[in-house]
Amino acid sequence: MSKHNVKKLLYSSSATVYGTPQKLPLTETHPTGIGCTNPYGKSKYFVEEILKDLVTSDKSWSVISLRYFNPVGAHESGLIGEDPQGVPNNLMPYIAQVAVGRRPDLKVYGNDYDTPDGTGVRDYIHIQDLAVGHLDAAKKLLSPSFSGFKAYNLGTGSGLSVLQLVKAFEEASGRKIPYEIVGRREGDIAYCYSDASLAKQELGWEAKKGLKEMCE
Ligand SMILES: O=c1ccn([C@@H]2O[C@H](COP(=O)(O)OP(=O)(O)O[C@H]3O[C@H](CO)[C@H](O)[C@H](O)[C@H]3O)[C@@H](O)[C@H]2O)c(=O)[nH]1
Repeated sequence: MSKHNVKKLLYSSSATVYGTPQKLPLTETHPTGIGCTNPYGKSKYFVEEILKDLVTSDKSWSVISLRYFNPVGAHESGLIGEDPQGVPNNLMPYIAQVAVGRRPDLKVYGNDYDTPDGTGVRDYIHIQDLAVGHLDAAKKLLSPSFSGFKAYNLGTGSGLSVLQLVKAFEEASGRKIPYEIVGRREGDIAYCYSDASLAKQELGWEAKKGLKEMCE
């Protein structure tokens, strides 16, 4: 980067930097790094801290960190999407593999959370909305007035439970998604959803695609 005089960075961060939420919805001012429930979230947090130090120590650098909530969905062409090899870790690709018959059923990790139906609630965001968020953030980063470090949430601002997502996928695909309730997965939290108003105010960005498009 230094060879090519690159001093502006758009960083792919994650909502997991917020750890276990102290207050919902999660705003960018929520503490980060406290109670990060898994190594992935910690590594995202550590890199954000390094980048903050970098822009403080060298004013020629500027950084925007995009804190993704739960990216899902595919491009409508069907050419860009998510089809992980092996057993998927994340909910949406697992549901998709059950829908096409590659796996017999979904294991729902716990229905005893303090949420409306007891299953985990997340803020799912369509990958195309996420992509547009990067373009809007890049415009901001390249504007002469921008300096320093700034973080933005990229989410829809609303939460959906595992069972709500299963139902939406069944409706969109016309396929039954058999599931079994099993124990909680270590490191999971009950709720995680964004306040995405800062990105709207400062980047002019907001998520446009709904649940149906996320499942199609
Ligand atoms: O087979 C599964 C997979 C997930 N879940 C549940 O579905 C919800 C969402 O789980 P995901 O794994 O899809 O998403 P997470 O919120 O756990 O993961 C997020 O945090 C991860 C870090 O741990 C990565 O950043 C990941 O990309 C991001 O989506 C959780 O309540 C989880 O318990 C199931 O019930 N069964």
